[in-house]
Amino acid sequence: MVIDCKCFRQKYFMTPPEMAMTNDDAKEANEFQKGVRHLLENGVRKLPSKYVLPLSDRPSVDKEQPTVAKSSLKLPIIDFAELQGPNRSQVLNSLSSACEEYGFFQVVNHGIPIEVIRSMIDVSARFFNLPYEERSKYMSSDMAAPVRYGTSMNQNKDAVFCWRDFLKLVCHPLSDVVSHWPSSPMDFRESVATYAKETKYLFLRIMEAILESLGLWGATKDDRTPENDEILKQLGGGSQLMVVNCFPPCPEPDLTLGMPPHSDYGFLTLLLQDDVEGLQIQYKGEWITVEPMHNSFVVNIGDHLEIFSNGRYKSVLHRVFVNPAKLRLSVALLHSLPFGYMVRPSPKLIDDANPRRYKDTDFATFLHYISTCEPKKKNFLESRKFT
Ligand SMILES: O=C(O)CCC(=O)C(=O)O
Ligand SMILES: [Fe+2]
Repeated sequence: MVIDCKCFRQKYFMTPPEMAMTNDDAKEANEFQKGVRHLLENGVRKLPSKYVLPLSDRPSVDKEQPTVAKSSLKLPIIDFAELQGPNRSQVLNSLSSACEEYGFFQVVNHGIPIEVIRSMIDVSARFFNLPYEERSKYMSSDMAAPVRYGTSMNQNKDAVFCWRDFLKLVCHPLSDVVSHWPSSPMDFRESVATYAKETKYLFLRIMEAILESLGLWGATKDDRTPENDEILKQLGGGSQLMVVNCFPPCPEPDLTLGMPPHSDYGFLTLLLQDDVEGLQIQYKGEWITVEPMHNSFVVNIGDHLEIFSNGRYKSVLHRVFVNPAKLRLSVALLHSLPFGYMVRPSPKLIDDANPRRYKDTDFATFLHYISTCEPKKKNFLESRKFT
């Protein structure tokens, strides 16, 4: 659709624009569906009303240094190489405290070659630099599509949009899905598939450590119950969804967010962020910025692991703020059990002192909920709790 940019801008890009949208405007409003990069490519220089959050939901910023969040945090660091060595039990203690207190930690010495990581970021940047016509080939409203390009969180439902474009790629089973992924840039499929395989391996090793820290799994065969062997096996063949996030520079970052507060649905998310800050986690009732750390992964507990651990490990709310100058890229890999599997607290973590806190949760219902509702913070997880 060709739009009259000047007219479009006049209607939607006043600051702060309080204008209500009329039916006549609906056609032009479809432009928002094309994403944030598209708006910028069409010369938009002010924040459209569609992206302006109510006052109470805006990122609070330090008045002295606008757009820089107040407090920042170095997450607990888990040295993956050390986890494999003689100090494993000490690292497991740190891991357990991090999962209980923050629901987040940072993994260093992870063993994934730096070239694999660089290629992932580089090929993502080149994908988002492709002309809109090329990117938009992958737009789809089918939540189960192996590839989906889109914007905001749920562009069919969100009343206020967030300042984010994304590419979602189903990564399991790799051999079935790769041929559906973008064929441009030319090296896209190869770089992403290598990255997905390496990350899956790391995820499984971290999951073993997490199960061990919960007293459910051990270094020798004798310490492993068939139930937990089975969980690891299922996670090995389970879902892996890649979300490549692109947060372009934003003309008025104090009025909007790149991603609103949410928790991730799976067991663990392995997040790669470039060197631009943006991630904030909720800690003791405040939003704290996670400082990017070179060559590391941010790992967070998802809703399914909170349920599986019967509430011992926390799936914590996080959000993304944007900035006026720099484009930010992040790659989140969400891992869980196979679709159709029931998620429930491990029986070993239920006793008189720790009664069962969550109902059985069917994965399909879970995904249906997140695909049909506006992000409502942790309501779904709350609804799975026994009161
Ligand atoms: O970009 C980030 O730092 C966070 C991304 C995220 O939370 C997600 O994709 O679920
Ligand atoms: Fe997330």
